[in-house]
Amino acid sequence: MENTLILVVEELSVNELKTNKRVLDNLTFQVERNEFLGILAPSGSGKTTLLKTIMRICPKSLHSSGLITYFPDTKNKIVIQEKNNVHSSAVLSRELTYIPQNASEAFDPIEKMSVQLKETLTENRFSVSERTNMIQELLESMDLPESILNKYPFQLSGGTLQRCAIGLALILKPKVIIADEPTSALDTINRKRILDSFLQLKKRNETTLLLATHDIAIVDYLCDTALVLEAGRKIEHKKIDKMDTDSTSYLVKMRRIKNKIGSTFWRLKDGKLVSS
Ligand SMILES: Nc1ncnc2c1ncn2[C@@H]1O[C@H](COP(=O)(O)OP(=O)(O)OP(=O)(O)O)[C@@H](O)[C@H]1O
Repeated sequence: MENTLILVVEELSVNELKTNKRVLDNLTFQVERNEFLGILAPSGSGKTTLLKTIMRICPKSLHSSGLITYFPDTKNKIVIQEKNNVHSSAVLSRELTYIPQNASEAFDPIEKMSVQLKETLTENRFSVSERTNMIQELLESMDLPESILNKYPFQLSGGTLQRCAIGLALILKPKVIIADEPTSALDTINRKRILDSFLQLKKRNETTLLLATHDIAIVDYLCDTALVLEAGRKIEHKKIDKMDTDSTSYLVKMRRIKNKIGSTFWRLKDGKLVSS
């Protein structure tokens, strides 16, 4: 039988070291090869912490426990966390690409964009001619002018940097893209461009995507499955079905709020989902 699992997370908990506040609470879920998973949660519910933990870039002020395994059923299996131990692995860096919520985190402030893009492509072992073509492809696909290459990150807007980070992730064609609210800094046109680029990627069926957002519309547009979190706990994990009428489903309730008042922000109040 073909191996289809790409990531297994078991009993993952994360606590703030100082206060012992629980940020992620005993999360267990799996992601299949080429699955697009939307991680839906209100602000402050642990989306970024979850993505950073599975990228092994969890801040030192947090302590994680549980099991995180990539490619579990293959000879390339990589256990990045076992109980309380975090393992490092250079191999994994080439398989995963992280798009942070704040794109300035993705770039070195004191290097010009051209240098940084080339460096990343060199680290990923692309030849000189491949690098030139890939940078051209990045600019075209994100509709960015060539002049950005001569600029430092601080000279570019948040939206432009976000498009650079996403464009770079897309041309690297990693096995897994982990994206934290990738379109939140973008205007409507660029948001649509990015979502459509992800859709193109999905059609090629070569990439797995974990995408954190609070917007059910983005998840409905792109994803196969949704994992809903509230205060670090899993409250729903199911396949996307826009025709679903199950009134107990949080996804159904989110769609209703979105259709009624257009709000993408939500929270739980007395166990009920309300807009915020
Ligand atoms: N570096 C850190 N040090 C200590 N606690 C942290 C740190 N980062 C996050 N936390 C804790 O984790 C909680 C969840 O934060 P996180 O950024 O993961 O949520 P989020 O769902 O991504 O929020 P948002 O949608 O606003 O980005 C915070 O309220 C905070 O208590």
